[in-house]
Amino acid sequence: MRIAVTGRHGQLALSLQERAAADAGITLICLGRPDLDLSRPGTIAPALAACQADLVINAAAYTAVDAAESDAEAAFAVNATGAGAVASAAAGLGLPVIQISTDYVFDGSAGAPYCETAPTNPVSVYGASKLAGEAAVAAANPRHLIIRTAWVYSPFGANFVKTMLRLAGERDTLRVVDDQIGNPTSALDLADGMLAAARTVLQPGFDRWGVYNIAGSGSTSWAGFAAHVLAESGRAGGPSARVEPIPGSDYVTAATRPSNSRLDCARAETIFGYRAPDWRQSSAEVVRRLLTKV
Ligand SMILES: NC(=O)C1=CN([C@@H]2O[C@H](COP(=O)(O)OP(=O)(O)OC[C@H]3O[C@@H](n4cnc5c(N)ncnc54)[C@H](OP(=O)(O)O)[C@@H]3O)[C@@H](O)[C@H]2O)C=CC1
Ligand SMILES: Cc1cn([C@H]2C[C@H](O)[C@@H](COP(=O)(O)OP(=O)(O)O[C@H]3O[C@@H](C)C(=O)[C@@H](O)[C@H]3O)O2)c(=O)[nH]c1=O
Ligand SMILES: [Mg+2]
Repeated sequence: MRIAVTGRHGQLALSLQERAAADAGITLICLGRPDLDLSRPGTIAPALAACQADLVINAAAYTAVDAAESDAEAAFAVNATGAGAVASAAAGLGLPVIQISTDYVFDGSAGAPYCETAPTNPVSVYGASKLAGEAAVAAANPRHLIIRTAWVYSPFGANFVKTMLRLAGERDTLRVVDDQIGNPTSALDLADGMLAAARTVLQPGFDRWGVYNIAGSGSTSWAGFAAHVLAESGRAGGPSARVEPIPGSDYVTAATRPSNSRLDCARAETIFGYRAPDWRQSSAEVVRRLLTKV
């Protein structure tokens, strides 16, 4: 199976590379700027055509949630127009596409985990740009999966786990929001789920295209996530700090985050046979990897 992946140095792209390197049946071709630039749609089809791939994964995105509030044009260029252009180029090559989307397409007012058919209503520019991307991908290529995930962390790139470890090295107490809940997701687990999805869609006769959720099992708040990460770090001899739970109203950010963005992942489990491990286990593994790196 040959998979073309947009993005070379992102958390998901690097996690897919790690997993693919351990699987002789998978060859990944990762494409990035300047050869493939989602904000320059003309670069996309030629770069993908050169890959001779069986499937395309769009792992590139504008992910700076707060910056997007004052940079909507750039966020939409990459996450909406760019994503649609990737899906369209894949369709032109006769290939299915897997687009990654986010829990931030929801407003967070639901009292239960969101399933794939729940009404969307983004409360941030980033969320709106990703929702527009979902629509653009669906319109451009009927053979699409839109995989929504959430709260992604990994040994790679920038993420909440690395931020907490860094801050714990600088302060005794970290004030962290406790009234936003979700599913922390290891990008390595997400990569496993996506490769399971890729194998499934390439089977002859597959026709269950559409939206799926794949996120870590179990849920917590950002404060609960931080407390677990720092406890694991302390146990392993790394930096630790006390976590003071605070309401979101005490932590001012440019973008509004949903108060509940838990995802119900049953559909992916049924169709792709993949269920992510519990977030506590996967985040402990990533913490240990991060500590042995330095
Ligand atoms: N991070 C999270 O918590 C979550 C992420 N998601 C989604 O998951 C997907 C993967 O996210 P993640 O790996 O964390 O993101 P990262 O921010 O780690 O990586 C984003 C990647 O996109 C690339 N990129 C950005 N702009 C362009 C562009 N104009 N042209 C080509 N490449 C570009 C970057 O390239 P370079 O390395 O060269 O800068 C980078 O490789 C995204 O679709 C994101 O929206 C969904 C839910 C949660
Ligand atoms: C650094 C820090 C953050 N926070 C809060 C702010 C916010 O409510 C929450 C998470 O902050 P971050 O900025 O790390 O996370 P954020 O960028 O909102 O993460 C999101 O990224 C995009 C790409 C997604 O798609 C989402 O699923 C989600 O993972 O933690 C604190 O309370 N204390 C702190 O010291
Ligand atoms: Mg391989």
